[in-house]
Amino acid sequence: MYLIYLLRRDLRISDNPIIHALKDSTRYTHVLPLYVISPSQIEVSGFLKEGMESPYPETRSRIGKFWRCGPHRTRFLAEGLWDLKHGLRSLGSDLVVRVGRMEEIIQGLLLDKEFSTKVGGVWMAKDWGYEELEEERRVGTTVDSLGGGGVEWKVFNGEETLIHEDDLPVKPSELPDVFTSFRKRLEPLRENIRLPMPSPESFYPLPPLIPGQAHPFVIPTSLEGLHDALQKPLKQSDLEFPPPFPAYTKSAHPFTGGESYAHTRVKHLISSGAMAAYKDTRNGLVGEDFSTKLSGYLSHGFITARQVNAYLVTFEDGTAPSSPTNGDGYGNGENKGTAAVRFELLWRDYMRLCMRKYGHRLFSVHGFRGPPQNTGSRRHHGKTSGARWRTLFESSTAFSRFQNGTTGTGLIDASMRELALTGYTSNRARQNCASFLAIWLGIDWRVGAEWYESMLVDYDVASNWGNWQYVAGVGNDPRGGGEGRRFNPVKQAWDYDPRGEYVRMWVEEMGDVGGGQGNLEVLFQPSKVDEVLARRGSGGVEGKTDRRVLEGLRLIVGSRDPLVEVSYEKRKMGGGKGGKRGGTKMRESRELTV
Ligand SMILES: Cc1cc2nc3c(=O)[nH]c(=O)nc-3n(C[C@H](O)[C@H](O)[C@H](O)COP(=O)(O)OP(=O)(O)OC[C@H]3O[C@@H](n4cnc5c(N)ncnc54)[C@H](O)[C@@H]3O)c2cc1C
Repeated sequence: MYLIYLLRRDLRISDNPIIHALKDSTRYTHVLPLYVISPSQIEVSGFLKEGMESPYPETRSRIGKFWRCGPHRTRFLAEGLWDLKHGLRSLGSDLVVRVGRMEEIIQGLLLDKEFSTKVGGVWMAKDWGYEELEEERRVGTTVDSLGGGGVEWKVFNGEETLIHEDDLPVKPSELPDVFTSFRKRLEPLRENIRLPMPSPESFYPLPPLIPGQAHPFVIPTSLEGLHDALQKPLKQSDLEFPPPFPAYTKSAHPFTGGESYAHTRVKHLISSGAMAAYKDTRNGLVGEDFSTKLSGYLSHGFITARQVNAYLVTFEDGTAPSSPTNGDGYGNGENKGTAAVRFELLWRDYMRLCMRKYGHRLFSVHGFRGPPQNTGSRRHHGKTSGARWRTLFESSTAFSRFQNGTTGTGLIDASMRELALTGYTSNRARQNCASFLAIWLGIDWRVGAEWYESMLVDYDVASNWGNWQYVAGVGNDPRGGGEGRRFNPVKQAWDYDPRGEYVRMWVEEMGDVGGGQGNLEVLFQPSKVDEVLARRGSGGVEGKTDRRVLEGLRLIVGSRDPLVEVSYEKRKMGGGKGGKRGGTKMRESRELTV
């Protein structure tokens, strides 16, 4: 008897609850691991046979009409599917890929005369996203109506959270609205995390005859073919002015998708000492190792949070199969780096639980907090009365400049270009960009969330929309409401990019701007160029070169016409280093020009 296993965001062999459950099953002789590329989330017109038209509308977002799954994530996904194919082949199986809505694919299989008589079950893992629950419901209905009671329809707990559902201190519906209250009930966190499931040594063979892909689509037979089919429609870019990839700039996320690469990445983080140093480096902006870069692997289910935790435990206990190259902290128990990684993974769980608690309110402009109450206040955002965001229609120029990275605020432009060019940008940069769009520009935060959904390699429905809500002041943030999180992007640049390296890397036209206080002021806010030049006078030989570079910047749109003027005064106070330590003094003002 055959089992159809529908894979979703559980694209791995190890620590996989369905593969694990099959170990003890006597019901099935063959298993069909099936991944469906669904036109609800991924554009599929690149799979059409020559000259055919797609029966589906283009897969675009609701408000901004962006491609829902952009070029970076499709690449990472294609690589991951191929890696899984190899993994399954090594166990005597394979991965079969189909294009169409999941229920249509199941319908096709259950209506196939020969194949359907042998199908005894359809299994899949739970995914708590609103659309994913709808998809599950439709597949379930199809199985029930066509399977005639003889087909076992099972939905498994995906087991991809750090904390097992049965170990949660509260039911998801009673989740506290403050993360800290939730976290405290799970301490000591290290003790509350289960071990991953053992990896299988063998697996079931594929059914001998599998019905092919339905007309009008064709499934490529190589990774390159799959990649090309996914990328083809996306060549029509959503960006008005796609930024160039600056020469000499390296992506902070050059990683390949897939289960085996996920494990290689974690082993590298442990062995190099990056995991142990994480707490001190996690707010970085440049390079591969300042943070784990595991988000893409986790969001596709190439690895689970519990597997990451198991690696941390072997490091802490000194029981890793090979000792780390950088052995700092090895065998010395939990350290602040490994504890901080667990802490962030718990945030991930929390975002998922918020999604379960609030359902489709994840996508509501009013967020989890609900529509504004009439408090008499005229404040603009969040929970207060008269709340109104500028729509995309009202702010299309400003939004386009945000998207293209030409706002005239260095940190924001660097991050938005990095995102468009690589599919990744750091948590620090994401917070600043979300705050810039939602709080400084007052634009409907959902358009920003949709753009991130399109571009991010690590897009995760709960983490993306939940974090956007949080920063916009409509989510589960005790400091939210009204103003949300107003980050000063110039102060943040001084604090987290103190030599201007990050801005120079991604904003190519500023790549030659030198160091020194005045130059940094211009890097972080190009509209300062005249003020800095006037202050400086003609200067010596070095000054002249500098001056020419700065004068050239007068032409760029960000310096002529910044979207926001942030006034920020940096002055020395008793040798402090800056920012939080009291070495800088900050004044902000807000002025919208678009
Ligand atoms: C506006 C905005 C949008 C975001 N969208 C996403 C998204 O679509 N997908 C996504 O995985 N993360 C998202 N995040 C959270 C966070 O920015 C990324 O998880 C992190 O930057 C990924 O890099 P990393 O793997 O190196 O993280 P690390 O700093 O190494 O953290 C380790 C892991 O913890 C989890 N994590 C860390 N921070 C958060 C957080 N704030 N919320 C939830 N989980 C977290 C991630 O799984 C991450 O891989 C978003 C944050 C903001 C502010």
